[in-house]
Amino acid sequence: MTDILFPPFLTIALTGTPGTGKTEVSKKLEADGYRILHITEFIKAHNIPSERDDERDCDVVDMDALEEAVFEYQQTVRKEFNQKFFDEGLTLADLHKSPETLPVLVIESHLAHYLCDLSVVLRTHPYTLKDRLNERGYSDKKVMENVLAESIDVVLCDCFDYCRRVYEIETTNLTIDETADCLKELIHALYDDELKTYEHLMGKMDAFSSDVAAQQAIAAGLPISDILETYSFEDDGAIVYSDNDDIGDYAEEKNPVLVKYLPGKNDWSELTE
Ligand SMILES: Nc1ncnc2c1ncn2[C@@H]1O[C@H](COP(=O)(O)OP(=O)(O)OP(=O)(O)O)[C@@H](O)[C@H]1O
Repeated sequence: MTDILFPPFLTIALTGTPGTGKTEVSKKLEADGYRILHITEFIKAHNIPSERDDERDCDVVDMDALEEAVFEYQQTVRKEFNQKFFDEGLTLADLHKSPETLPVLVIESHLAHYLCDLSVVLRTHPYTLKDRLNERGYSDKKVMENVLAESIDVVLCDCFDYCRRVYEIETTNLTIDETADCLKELIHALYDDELKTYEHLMGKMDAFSSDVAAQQAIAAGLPISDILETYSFEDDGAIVYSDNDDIGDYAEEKNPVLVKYLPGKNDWSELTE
């Protein structure tokens, strides 16, 4: 089995300040058959090293070890899905039929956004959050620390630092069931988006497989998704237009034939002299 035969697999972080409902909401989704990874349980089950921070009354986990273990887990889940896709003869049209046929893993934790590049942040009004955390029996200090973090968007800001795409669900006036429904809708929409990009890339790959200019550009390190137009010239090389501003230097280093800037477009290719 090679990856190319299979649909893209999407990993989504479900994150938020403690008390915003990540655990409860993800359990609803899990009961419906969605693939969920609960990081707190995962850390225990895999003996990921952590140190106690008594002052902040919490455990601080070794993020490098966690990242590595989660990556391996993701690969396993992905392979299991691919096997199912293959064994059951599924097609792209089947993916939304049930949570089991949707190639999505949701990672649930206030650390999840450090592990994925797509995150959904659950938000709760600080007053409501304060009540919930008090009910949990947290110390006043711990309650205030979390309420303050929610008030000044600590998790959201972190998500913008670590993730390519960030979504928020405002849950203050929603029940857990309503939040779960909202999250499901978002997951399916995000997957549709992923699939469209994938189909677009597959189309491009087909078109580029016999395109000498595109092959040169890809060999020089330009991602397929960044290629806009290509022109080949029989003996004289190729012109490749890209909207990627950053790739020029790298490409020039690898293949000097391919780089020249034209006003209005990044033409990082040119005829051989
Ligand atoms: N939308 C909601 N409406 C009412 N109660 C909620 C809602 N979301 C969560 N709760 C309640 O708030 C408490 C905290 O929820 P939960 O444990 O799911 O939060 P969490 O974000 O997973 O916290 P942690 O990060 O500490 O695990 C629970 O008692 C839960 O029942």
